[in-house]
Amino acid sequence: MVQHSQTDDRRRLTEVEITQLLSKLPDWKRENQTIIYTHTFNNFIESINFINCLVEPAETLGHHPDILVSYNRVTISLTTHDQGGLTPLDFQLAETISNLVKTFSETSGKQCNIN
Ligand SMILES: C[C@H](O)[C@H](O)[C@H]1CNC2=NC(N)=NC(=O)C2=N1
Repeated sequence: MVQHSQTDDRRRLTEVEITQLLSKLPDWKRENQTIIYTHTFNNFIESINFINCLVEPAETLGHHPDILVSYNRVTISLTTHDQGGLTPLDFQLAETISNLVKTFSETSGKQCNIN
C-alpha cells in the first residue's frame, strides 16, 4: 500500500503544524479551515492588476486562492478544498502571495515578480 509521506503537500496539517507555519506569516490569520489575508491597494485597478499576478503561481502550483475584491481591498482565503482543510500547499501559496505583495508595493504596482 502506498503511504503518504510527511512531504506530501496535500496532506491535512495538524493543529501544531498550522500554528508553527502561521507564526512565519504575520500578515495571515486563521479562520476555521482557512488562512486569510487582506491587503489595501491604492485603487480598484491595482487590486485587479494584483489579482492577475496570482494567476501564474496558482496555475503552477495547481492550487487556487478564493478572492474577494472590495474596490481597493483584496481578501485572499486559502484552503485545500479537496482535503477540507489546510495543507502545506496553502502555506506555500500564502508565502508566495506575501512575496508578490511586497514586490508589487515596492514597484508602485508596476510589477509583481522580479523575473
Ligand atoms: C485537479 C486540481 O488540481 C484540483 O482540483 C485542485 C485545483 N485547485 C485547488 N485549489 C484549492 N484551493 N484547493 C483545492 O483543493 C484545489 N484542487
